[in-house]
Amino acid sequence: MSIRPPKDRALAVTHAFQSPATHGFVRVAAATPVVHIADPKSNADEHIALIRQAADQGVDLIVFPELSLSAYAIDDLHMQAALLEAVETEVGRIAETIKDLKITAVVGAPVRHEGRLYNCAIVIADGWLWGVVPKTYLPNYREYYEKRWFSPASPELAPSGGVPFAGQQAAFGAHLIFSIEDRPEVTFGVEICEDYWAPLPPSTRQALAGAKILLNLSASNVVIGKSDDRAMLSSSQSARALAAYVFTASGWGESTTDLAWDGQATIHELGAKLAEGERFAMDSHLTIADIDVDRIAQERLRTGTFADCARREIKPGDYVDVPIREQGRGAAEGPLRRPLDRFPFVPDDAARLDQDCFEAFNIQVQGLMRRLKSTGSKKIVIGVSGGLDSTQALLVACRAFDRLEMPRTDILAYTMPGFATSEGTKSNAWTLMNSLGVTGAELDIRPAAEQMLKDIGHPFADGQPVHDITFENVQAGLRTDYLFRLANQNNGFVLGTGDLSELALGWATYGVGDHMSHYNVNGGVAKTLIRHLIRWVAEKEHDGGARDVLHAILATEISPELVPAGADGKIQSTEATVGPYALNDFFLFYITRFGLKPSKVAYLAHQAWGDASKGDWPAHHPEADRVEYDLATIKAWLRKFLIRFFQTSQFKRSALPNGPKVVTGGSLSPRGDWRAPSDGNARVWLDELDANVPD
Ligand SMILES: Nc1ncnc2c1ncn2[C@@H]1O[C@H](COP(=O)(O)OP(=O)(O)OC[C@H]2O[C@@H]([n+]3cccc(C(=O)O)c3)[C@H](O)[C@@H]2O)[C@@H](O)[C@H]1O
Ligand SMILES: Nc1ncnc2c1ncn2[C@@H]1O[C@H](COP(=O)(O)OP(=O)(O)OP(=O)(O)O)[C@@H](O)[C@H]1O
Ligand SMILES: NC(=O)CC[C@H](N)C(=O)O
Repeated sequence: MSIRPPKDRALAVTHAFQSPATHGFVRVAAATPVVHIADPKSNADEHIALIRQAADQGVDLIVFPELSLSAYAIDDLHMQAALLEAVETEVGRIAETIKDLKITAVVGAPVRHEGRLYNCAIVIADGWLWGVVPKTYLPNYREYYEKRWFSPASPELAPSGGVPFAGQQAAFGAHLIFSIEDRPEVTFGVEICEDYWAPLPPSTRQALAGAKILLNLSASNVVIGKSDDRAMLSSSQSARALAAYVFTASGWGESTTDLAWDGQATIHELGAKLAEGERFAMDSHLTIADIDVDRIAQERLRTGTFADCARREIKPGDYVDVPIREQGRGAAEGPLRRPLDRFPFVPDDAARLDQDCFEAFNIQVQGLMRRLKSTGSKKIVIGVSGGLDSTQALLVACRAFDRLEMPRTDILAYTMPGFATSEGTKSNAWTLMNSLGVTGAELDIRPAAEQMLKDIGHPFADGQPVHDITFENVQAGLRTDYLFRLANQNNGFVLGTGDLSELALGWATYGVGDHMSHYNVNGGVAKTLIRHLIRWVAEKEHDGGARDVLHAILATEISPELVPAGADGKIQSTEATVGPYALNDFFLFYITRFGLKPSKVAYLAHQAWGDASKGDWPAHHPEADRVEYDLATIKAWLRKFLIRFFQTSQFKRSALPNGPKVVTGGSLSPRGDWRAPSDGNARVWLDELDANVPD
């Protein structure tokens, strides 16, 4: 049911690639106006000024604090007819003044209706009052006395026919779900302060009824520690309701007769904080962020529990949809206004990164310990190349053996030089094995590889410099062959090393190759995180020679070392072939974790990586690696990623060794997070990329 007749014309509005709205973002502002006590005219002036400022910045939806037009802490003045009439007049003036701005404003006001007074939020856009939402839970304990003046929202679900206010008839009730007609994906619900301190906030049911953005108009006096409580409630409500939560509390100017006010303003989305305003400020100001309603929709879609809960809790007719009729929304271009990590698997915040590394390492170690216990194996076998992945797997093995009080000498580590192994990596491998106290050995695979190449009639056996895939895979395959037979011979099992990013790209030799092992501790860890993990373990657990060689390994270019260096001396570079891992991990995260479209992933990657001088970098990220990528480069690598991920490599993931899921971004195990056909194609993703990302 709709309170107003729907428009009878096509609604589709298209925006430019660089417009956040194109990619499902909506710009929201939490307003913190200077408060004038029981002075609606001055308060309306503050509102109009902030609404204009917000509209200038492309804001689509702005929300003010509780009773923002009258002030909150005015006690019995709420009952004064002159004040109530002035509020009504000023709401009308605001509606008229902002009617040509492409913005929806939600203001706080006392509203008389059917002989009662309600503490309300009023939704204003396009010259109309689209809805008046009364507060459900009126605090009447300790410092609060709201029941002395106000009535609560009616517990009946269906709202009344509407409320006459400021010369209009507006929808009335706590069961209104608003949407922006030109952008129907933008839906919001409104609650007022104490509502979200209740065990069952009205916004929970509003979310289940379809609201993706939940607004809270608040007048929450400040005492020590309360800002943390409010932020916790906002964050948890946005996480539990799979929504965005916009909170703004009154600040400077409210009466300090008995209380004080800090003007806290926060915007959360799916549990994460997008923005917070300055507290205890003395000026009127805005806290702005772009909310990703598209991501919220995706998250609700894939978390079936949300729809199951909605089906149990919401009956047809419980809520009324109010489409706000307004055109030309969300045309703002320019940078996205929300935090965006360059490295979705590596937090910028040093403390968070430390915690992530602690957890990742312990997950890997615990996985291996359990497998050692259950198999009764006393030994493991691992190929150590001097590269990142085998180093991390070896560090995990050492920690697991230490915790199980098994001797590290029962870790049988083999370095196996081939045709392209450099002195540098081989010497790093030896230094690593020695300094960690494992049993090291060297096994030259070249004679066996030459024999195999000869047996299959490969031109390399005749001295020709043919370094094709067969040449590469003969070496990778023989290494694996040796490791598996050594495991049999020593009553142990082969520890796998391939990481999540390689699995995404299919960057491993299938079956008889590094793709296979008896247990793989790295399959759940992205390459960009492995770098930080090695650094973290180096600092926490090692010193002297081990720490030095770990830093030397971190400084080595990533290479499979299967093809000898060319005449120019350049080694086989993995990233030159598959693309920078920084970008590939970015693509992987947004495509698998949220199922986003390639054009949106390209847009986000460009926002994150387009300018090296903007935004944060993770702690310890080398200056020399602080690079940037233009849109054309991002598009080209994304195209390759899509082909590799959706078309050519799933068969490798459909047959994976066991190993623990580590990152929230997901794992690629066919028994866990990611199931897909091994004979699919990438057409739909490539078409979407080509159609929607400019060259
Ligand atoms: N959907 C599908 N279902 C079943 N089989 C399928 C298939 N698609 C291809 N195949 C078959 O699979 C074979 C191709 O796969 P595969 O044998 O693995 O070979 P392939 O993927 O072509 O080559 C392995 C790649 O991984 C790189 N590598 C290897 C080792 C270590 C590292 C590293 O740095 O980490 C990198 C190496 O440089 C090379 O580019 C072909 O025989 C093909 O016919
Ligand atoms: N020279 C080598 N000696 C022993 N094992 C090797 C050698 N080269 C490769 N391997 C084994 O094959 C695996 C895959 O090789 P790859 O080069 O991808 O891994 P890496 O060198 O450990 O790490 P990265 O891919 O990050 O450089 C290695 O982790 C290792 O177990
Ligand atoms: N205005 C209100 O509803 C205030 C009550 C709320 N519990 C708070 O302290 O923030």
